[in-house]
Amino acid sequence: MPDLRLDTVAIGTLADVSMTVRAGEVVCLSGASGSGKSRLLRAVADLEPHQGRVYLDNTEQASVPAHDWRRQVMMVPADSQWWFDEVGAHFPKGNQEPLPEALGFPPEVMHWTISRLSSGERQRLALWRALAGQPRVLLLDEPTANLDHDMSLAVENWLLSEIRKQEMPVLWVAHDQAQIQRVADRHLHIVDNHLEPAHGSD
Ligand SMILES: Nc1ncnc2c1ncn2[C@@H]1O[C@H](COP(=O)(O)OP(=O)(O)OP(=O)(O)O)[C@@H](O)[C@H]1O
Repeated sequence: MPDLRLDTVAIGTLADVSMTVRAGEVVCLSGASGSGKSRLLRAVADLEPHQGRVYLDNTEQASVPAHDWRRQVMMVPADSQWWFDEVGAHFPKGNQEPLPEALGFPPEVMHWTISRLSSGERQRLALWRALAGQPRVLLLDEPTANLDHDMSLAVENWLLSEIRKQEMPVLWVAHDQAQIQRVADRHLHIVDNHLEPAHGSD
């Protein structure tokens, strides 16, 4: 059961970020637009140079090749990237996992072209692709931003059940207070250049 630990991480204007996210725990991050939420996730995923240290259990990020680290510490950005023409080509070969019902796709979605996908379809498939890679940590950047209310609830529930089942530590960037209340075990808010426990959070 891995723990994710940040030790005095600093990136951009954000300084001194230290925390432990336990296995199966969801820590929500909020803050004004441009306050550095996405960059912090990128630092934890080793996608941007930063100060301080990040550990997965006792393994330090700096001691692992970046591509190995990113496979284990999986960031799902708000705007997902796709490289091939078809959806299925982005999934691990021989992927046996059934398509989660909560995502609302027919089985033939694997043959759909990327160009036809709506932004909400892209977002849901990016989440499914991330989980299909069996990461040990999830970093979610506004994972339901392009979804309507009912689909957001369905995707949240599916994510939470996977997070509990796989016991992944999770950093989840969110703006919607109602969503934060539903999913967060802890809620941290960016104030000036620091992360602080949000008012009303336990
Ligand atoms: N590589 C970079 N070099 C310098 N500044 C950057 C870099 N990437 C992002 N920034 C700046 O850092 C700030 C924080 O960006 P970030 O994307 O983390 O914001 P955010 O809190 O996620 O905002 P939003 O809620 O709008 O998505 C922004 O002012 C952005 O322009």
